[in-house]
Amino acid sequence: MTTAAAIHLRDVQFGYKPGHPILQIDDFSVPAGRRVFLHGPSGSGKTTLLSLISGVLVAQRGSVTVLGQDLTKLSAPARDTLRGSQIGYIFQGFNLIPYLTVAENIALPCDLHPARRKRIVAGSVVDEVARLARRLDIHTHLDAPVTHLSTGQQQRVAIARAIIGAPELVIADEPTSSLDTDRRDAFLALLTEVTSEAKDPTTLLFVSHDRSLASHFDEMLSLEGLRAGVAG
Ligand SMILES: Nc1ncnc2c1ncn2[C@@H]1O[C@H](COP(=O)(O)OP(=O)(O)OP(=O)(O)O)[C@@H](O)[C@H]1O
Repeated sequence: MTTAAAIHLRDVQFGYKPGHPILQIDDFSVPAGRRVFLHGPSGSGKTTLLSLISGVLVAQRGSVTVLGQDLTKLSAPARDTLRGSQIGYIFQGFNLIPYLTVAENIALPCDLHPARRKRIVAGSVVDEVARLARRLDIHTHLDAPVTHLSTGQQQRVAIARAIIGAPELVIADEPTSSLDTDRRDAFLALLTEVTSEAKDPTTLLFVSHDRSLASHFDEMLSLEGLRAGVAG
C-alpha cells in the first residue's frame, strides 16, 4: 500500500481579481488511493479549488502538487496533458457532449488522450466502453443520443467517461444535487465501488455542500478548515 500524496497543496492563494483572494489554503493533502469527501458551503470555492487541482486555473502563490507534479511550474499544454491522461472529472452538470451518442461520450477521453487509450485492458476501446456500460447498467443505450437518457443514466455515463482508461485521480464536483435521496445513495455507492475496482485503487476527491454524503467516503475534510484568514 502506498502512502504518497496524490494531491498536496501548500500555502496556496488564488483570487479571480488581484487583491481579492477566494482561496487561501495552508496545507491540503489527499493520500493516493483514498476516497475523500470535501465539504464546503455554496460559494466557498469548491469548484475553484478543483480547477486548481485539475490545472485549469493556476495558483498565484504556493504549490499545487498533483500526481507528483507541481502544476504551478508546468506550462499550460503540460497541465492539459496531465489532466487529460491522469484525471477523470465528473462535472456538476455532467458536461456530456449533446450531439454524441452514449458510447461516443464514454470513449471521448480515449479518443483525445493516447495514455488513456493505452491503459485499456479489455482489448479495444469499443470493448471497454461495452464493459463499463454493462457495469453501470447503461449498455442498452450505447447507440442512443446521450440527451435521450434520464438524469440518473446521464450521471452513469459521466462516471464511465471519468474512469475509462484508468486515470489515477477522479474528481467529482457535486454531481448528485439533482437526485432524490435513494438515487443519490445508489450513485455514490456505484461511484465508490467502480473507483475501487481498478488494479491500483483510484484516488477520489468528491466535493459537495451536503455533509450527509460523507459516510460514503474514507474521510471528510472541510474547505473552511483548510482556509487561512481570507478576508470577506
Ligand atoms: N470565473 C470567475 N470569475 C470571478 N469570480 C468567480 C469565478 N468563478 C467563481 N467566482 C467566485 O468565486 C467564489 C467561489 O466560487 P466557486 O464556484 O468556486 O464556489 P463553490 O463552492 O463551488 O460554489 P457552489 O457550491 O455554489 O457551486 C464565488 O464568490 C464566485 O462568485
